[in-house]
Amino acid sequence: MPLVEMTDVRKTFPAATRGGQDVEAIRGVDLTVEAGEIVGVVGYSGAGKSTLVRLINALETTTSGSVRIGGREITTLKERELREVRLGIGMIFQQFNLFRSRTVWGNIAYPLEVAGVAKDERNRRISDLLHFVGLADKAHSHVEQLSGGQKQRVGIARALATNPSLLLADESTSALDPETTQEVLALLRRVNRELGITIIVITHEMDVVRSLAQRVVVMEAGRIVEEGPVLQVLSDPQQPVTRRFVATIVDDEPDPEALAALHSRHAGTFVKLAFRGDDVRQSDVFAELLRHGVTFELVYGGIEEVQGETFGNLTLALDGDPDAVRTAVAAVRDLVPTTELAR
Ligand SMILES: Nc1ncnc2c1ncn2[C@@H]1O[C@H](COP(=O)(O)OP(=O)(O)OP(=O)(O)O)[C@@H](O)[C@H]1O
Repeated sequence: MPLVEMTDVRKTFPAATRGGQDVEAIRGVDLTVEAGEIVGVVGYSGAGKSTLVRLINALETTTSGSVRIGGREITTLKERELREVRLGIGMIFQQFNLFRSRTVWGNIAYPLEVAGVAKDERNRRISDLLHFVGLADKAHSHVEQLSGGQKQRVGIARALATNPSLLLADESTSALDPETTQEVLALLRRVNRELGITIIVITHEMDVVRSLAQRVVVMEAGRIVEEGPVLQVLSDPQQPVTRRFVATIVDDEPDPEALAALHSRHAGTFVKLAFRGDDVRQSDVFAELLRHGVTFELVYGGIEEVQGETFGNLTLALDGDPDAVRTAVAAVRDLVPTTELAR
């Protein structure tokens, strides 16, 4: 049974002014999230991402459609029953939303107090959580004394306090610098791996999706326009909006201006090689070129890791006898997707 199952969900906000237009924030979304997954939801501002998560934890009511959490339809529940459902869902925010008047300990204690957890049990739980997020030495610090990354770790500990099975992260790293972002993402990976918690991460940063999610859902104007395993969507994005997101993290090929500049510095044929996964080793590809007496320079692109697999595009300037280059390119084409870049 999926942990989250949304079927033809719509959410319309009434117009702010009389005679104004209603806002169709969500226009018929079907989304299934299996237990244990990390799903990234990307989209530009206004795509409906925040509304989507607020429908999952019932902070907003649906206009129509079905939302099931752990098999339970939540759109028809009473407020008291909804509180129960929400206990199973943790949430973290871009601006952390911590209580400034409380210490780190006090912030994590809050949801446990609300849930009526007895003091001994509460103290044990807080202490475990502080160790898990690496803030045991900050228990009695005030929130203002913490760095952004530390604040988000408190946010994560607080979200985990009631042992949720689902964590919703809404732009949880957007206020952090790149290094701190990586720390928080590493912690979220541990939350998923070690605690088995399902994570839905809302973001406008494709890089967050690349390094955290297994599956990505792309939203535009209130709809899901594309979804699939991260490696697949990065390799072969179908929609223009997805291509724009992918282009922010994957160097595809030099744009015409850069290509012209490169051609003025390098003679010979330019080819773009697409490395996808670990089936083909770069060294085998390069060996093939050398075997034909073709030398090369790497002029553009890069390789990174997605889901533990090699991923990236490399543009090479090939140099050698034209016949040899032609044969070598044909041989390389058998190993990896290869595109010749015209002058
Ligand atoms: N409470 C509300 N009342 C009226 N309109 C709303 C409300 N909440 C969201 N909207 C509108 O719904 C649309 C989707 O907003 P939403 O915040 O879900 O998008 P988003 O993708 O999360 O964007 P952002 O990253 O900017 O938050 C927008 O047009 C927004 O103005």
